[in-house]
Amino acid sequence: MGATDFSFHLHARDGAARTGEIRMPRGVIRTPAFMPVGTAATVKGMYPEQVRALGADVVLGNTYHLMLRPGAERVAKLGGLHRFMNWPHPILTDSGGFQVMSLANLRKLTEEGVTFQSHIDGSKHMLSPERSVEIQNLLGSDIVMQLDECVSLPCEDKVAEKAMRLSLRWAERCKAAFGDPAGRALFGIVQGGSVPALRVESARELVAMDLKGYAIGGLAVGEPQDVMLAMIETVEPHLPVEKPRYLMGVGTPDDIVQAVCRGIDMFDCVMPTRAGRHGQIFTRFGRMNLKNAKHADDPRPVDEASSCPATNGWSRAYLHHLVKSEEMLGKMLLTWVNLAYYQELMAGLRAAIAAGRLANFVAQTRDDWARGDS
Ligand SMILES: Nc1nc2c(CCNCC3CCCCC3)c3[nH]c(NCCc4ccccc4)nc3cc2c(=O)[nH]1
Repeated sequence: MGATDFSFHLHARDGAARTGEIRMPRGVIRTPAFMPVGTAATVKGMYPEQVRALGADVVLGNTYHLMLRPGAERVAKLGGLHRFMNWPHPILTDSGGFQVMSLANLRKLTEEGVTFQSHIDGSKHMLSPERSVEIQNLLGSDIVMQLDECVSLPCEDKVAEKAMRLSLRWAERCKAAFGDPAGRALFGIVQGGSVPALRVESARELVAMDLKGYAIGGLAVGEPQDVMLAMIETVEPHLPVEKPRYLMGVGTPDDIVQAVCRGIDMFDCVMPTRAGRHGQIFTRFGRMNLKNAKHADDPRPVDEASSCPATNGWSRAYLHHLVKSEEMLGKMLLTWVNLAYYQELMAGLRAAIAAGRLANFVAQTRDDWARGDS
């Protein structure tokens, strides 16, 4: 194990919550971490150095989108995804399976993998565990996700079981194809729907494969928050303490706070970037819809206590005007506001866990959200 190989260091715990850091050759990931989504090799509307300045240590890339356009081999020929998008810090890439099932046309799933037609130009493609790992290697990803099958909820137990077992076989094939390259990590993905016994079996089988980290997948797919939290509580005791846990696709600030309290270390979600483009912002006082006419004459900034220029530097009236006018600056500034708040929330969680005062941080934060912005 070289010094800058992949390593995870726990600094403090508070109940089931943990704070620490993942050390990789391209940088350190402070946990709990929120990972902004960079679907098509860009965090939409943001410069890389802006994303970095907010405190993001890692961003997400996407196998599905990049294999279709501009193509994984082309990105590799151009020096890899870090050079391509000018993000020299760690990148985590999803395996593409989830996006195929939610975006592609004419999908056919077999033991071998999934074949589909591009939602962009209808061209035919195939993703197998081996091809997904190859694409992520070509992109130069630091944290590689196994190819898996994620079922939406609610679903019948036998459907969840079939997908969970296929995902386990695919995890083995990803592990074989990935090898053990220095400084890079392969994460497994726990599946099993909302069936505790399936979730436990999936976790135990993946842990036996001795992977570098474990994601909990198959959640935030339509189930209520209490079901999502119950599944985290079911799985968490079966995951090794000394390896990172990543809850895929989550979520709202409240989802993240609740999941951190249950032992999750890493998150990704399109929410802050997508909502920002639609005029929805997240702040210390809760959510605001800047399309709402009540902001039209409000000279106050979103939050003058924030260090983010977009949050403290323009009036709500101006942001409302930009949103109503569908100006591109509106999408940019509100994305900035949201990513700043998400990183501020993660920094607050890390500090609270380190100080052993997570319970009152959570209580205070939820009070602030509930009180809203008088
Ligand atoms: N492999 C895999 N990925 C999953 C993802 C994608 C995570 N984000 C990747 C990221 C890569 C770059 C492009 C964007 C996606 C999920 N996202 C959600 N919920 C989202 C729920 C949601 C939240 C807000 C808005 C829309 C949907 N559940 C997920 C479960 C899984 C899963 O089991 N396996």
